[in-house]
Amino acid sequence: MRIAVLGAGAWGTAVAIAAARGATEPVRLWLRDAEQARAMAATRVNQRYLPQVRLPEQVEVVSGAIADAVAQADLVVLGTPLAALRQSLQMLCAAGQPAAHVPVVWLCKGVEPTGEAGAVGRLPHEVYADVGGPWPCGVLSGPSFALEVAQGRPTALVAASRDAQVRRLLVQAFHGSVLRVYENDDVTGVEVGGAVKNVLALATGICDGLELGLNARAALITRGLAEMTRLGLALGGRAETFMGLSGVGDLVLTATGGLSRNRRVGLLLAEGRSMPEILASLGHVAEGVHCARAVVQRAAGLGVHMPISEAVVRLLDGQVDAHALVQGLLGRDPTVE
Ligand SMILES: NC(=O)c1ccc[n+]([C@@H]2O[C@H](COP(=O)([O-])OP(=O)(O)OC[C@H]3O[C@@H](n4cnc5c(N)ncnc54)[C@H](O)[C@@H]3O)[C@@H](O)[C@H]2O)c1
Ligand SMILES: O=P(O)(O)OC[C@H](O)CO
Repeated sequence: MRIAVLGAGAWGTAVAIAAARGATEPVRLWLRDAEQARAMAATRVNQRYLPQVRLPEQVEVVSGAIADAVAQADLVVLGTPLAALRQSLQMLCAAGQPAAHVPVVWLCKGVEPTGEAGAVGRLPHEVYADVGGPWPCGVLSGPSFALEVAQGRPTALVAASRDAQVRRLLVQAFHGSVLRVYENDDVTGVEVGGAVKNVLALATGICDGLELGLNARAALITRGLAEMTRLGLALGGRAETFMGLSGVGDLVLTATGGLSRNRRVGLLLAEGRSMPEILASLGHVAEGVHCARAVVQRAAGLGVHMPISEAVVRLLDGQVDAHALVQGLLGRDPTVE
């Protein structure tokens, strides 16, 4: 199978490395920056985003015309953050490549702050529908830090698509001795899990940064899962998806794992650092920062209450500090579980 991964941040690079394990064809990794592509091809390392892991020989680093990068592919993987999803899809449409039968899947986790005609909080598959590409499509998600996947540490992912052939192709491409890929046809549920867990990881980072304790962290994760599920159900997702890899699985990983960028932002916010300072020090995307407001707005439009995410937005908007955020959550009226 010929796989083309577009975008070489930490995750695009790790996914290309994972695809290369046991591959019989080269895996193409496309970068928009020709200079960075030359350096990666020469040094066999993604110095900027994933310096710890060497690229296997099977990974072919390319830049230049996107049409050339995907022309021969049997599977196209969009490795960019959500902010670049719409533009990447539009570029493929304009290029008229890949062929209409070739699956296009994305890796990003989040919702669009403002999309077409001012629509707020579009999920990735809704962005895809807006753009109107001809390809069968899907999403690869689940609890997965790029570094561990690139290092070949055991990981379980979820391949979500309404098209069984897309799910099977993703399993064929990525399932192996260290990577398990589970199928799911609940694209909405999987995407809601991937987006909301980032917002909740900001909250958990704040909680841990303030040293509120392990009980508080467990409470946040559990009640966070409840609000993630409420939004997912309102959007048409299935309850069991939130008990799976892209729900509780990715929430636990991101909210507690030391490699999470979103959690790290929360820890630094608890120290009283400013957002520009935090983002400059991070060097990577933290999707929760970009999508928290849109998650809450979309939920509000559906009459879904998300108190933890709403508190995170108040903090990001500068309305409260970390201590006031916690007091606000603890001071809410008693309710049923
Ligand atoms: N890193 C992980 O462990 C991980 C795991 C699973 C999912 N994800 C998701 O994958 C997506 C990408 O994350 P990442 O870790 O690779 O990010 P990153 O910060 O490591 O890299 C971002 C990449 O996107 C490119 N980029 C940024 N803005 C762009 C734009 N407007 N147009 C084109 N390219 C643009 C950058 O040049 C860079 O190559 C995110 O949605 C993230 O939530 C990440
Ligand atoms: O580092 P984060 O917080 O963007 O999380 C990375 C992955 O999404 C974890 O599954």
